[in-house]
Amino acid sequence: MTLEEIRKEIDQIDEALLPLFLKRMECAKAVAVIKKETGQPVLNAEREQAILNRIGSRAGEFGGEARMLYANMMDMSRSLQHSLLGSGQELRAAIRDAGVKPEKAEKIACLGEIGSYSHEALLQLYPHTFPLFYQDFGGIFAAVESGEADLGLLPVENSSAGSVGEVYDLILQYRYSIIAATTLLVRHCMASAKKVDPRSIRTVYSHPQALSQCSVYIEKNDLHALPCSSTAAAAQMIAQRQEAGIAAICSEHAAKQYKLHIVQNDIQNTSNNRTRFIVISRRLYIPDGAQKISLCFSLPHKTGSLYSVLARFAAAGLNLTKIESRPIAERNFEYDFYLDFTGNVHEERTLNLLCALNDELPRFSFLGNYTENE
Ligand SMILES: C=C(O[C@@H]1C=C(C(=O)O)C=C[C@H]1O)C(=O)O
Repeated sequence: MTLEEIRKEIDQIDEALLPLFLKRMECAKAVAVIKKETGQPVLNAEREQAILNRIGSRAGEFGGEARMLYANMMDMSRSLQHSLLGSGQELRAAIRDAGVKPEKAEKIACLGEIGSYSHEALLQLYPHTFPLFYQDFGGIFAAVESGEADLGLLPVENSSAGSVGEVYDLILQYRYSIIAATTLLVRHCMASAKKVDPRSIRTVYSHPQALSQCSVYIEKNDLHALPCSSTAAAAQMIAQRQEAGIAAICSEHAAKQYKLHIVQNDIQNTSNNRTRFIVISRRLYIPDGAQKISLCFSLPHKTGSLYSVLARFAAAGLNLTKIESRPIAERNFEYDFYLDFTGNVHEERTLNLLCALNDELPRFSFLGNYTENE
């Protein structure tokens, strides 16, 4: 057969498959009607397993591929049934009743001290707020839990250092709502107590993360690098000591705050050094024009289980922007997954998908739908 002839045959097969697929989807609709009358759940895992085993064993060398194809069809069939049955009533109600923004956002918990990068991100989002500073991420969640803070701001990832694992663990533990996000361009400068030639600086102090983000400059200038609890703490210490030959690596904001002189600007290794921050709240708020959705769930230890969830995002035309997996402490190598994607929950297809996943996946939580300042 020539290439054209084979392709002609493929076209004929596709034509023949389509009405069967549509007929199968119609059957799924009819099943949904009966399930509604009899109060049965959409998912019948045993029946699906039996279908997959039968198909897999009949498909010979393409057993794996056939299972995949049928598993996909069953995912679509369940998605259809969930939307017909209006699954996830509780989640639908929570989304419908969510406010647009908190009535009270006066006290916001964040990391560090005045002049920290978290403080800068906070000012970017809430210029007229009162920051409450904490020395660790757990303290921020605890402050939101106790009501000491109205909201909490946390760094979640850096363009060069990657995700902040500890923050994702806390997000998964508390499952508070995410109501806003922002990205801060992190630019480090070298700042000293007096206006001096940069070559006179021999020792620099900063947070280890900042020191590593400036490693090229430090090595090139043969500087002695010493760690501090934060970039702002380093700036404060340099201001107090008023000594020659030492400097802090910190933000321009921190240098100004502690009245230091900037001896060298932009000393970070990459010019595109960005950190993403999120804002957490005990209550759900969904601002108008929200374009980012976050959720989490866990998955059974089964071949293709993550693939099957991701396929449903693809089928709904949704674009994933982040996926993170964290081990569940009390289980052996079982994982919680955290997902970010672009979308708005007031879009029917998106809401239907969330409600379907809410019904089907263990430990599922919708975390929020918010705007993200880039
Ligand atoms: C169609 C049904 O609903 C679901 C979808 C299935 C399918 O597409 O074959 C099988 C079992 C259920 O999880 C059903 O219960 O038969």
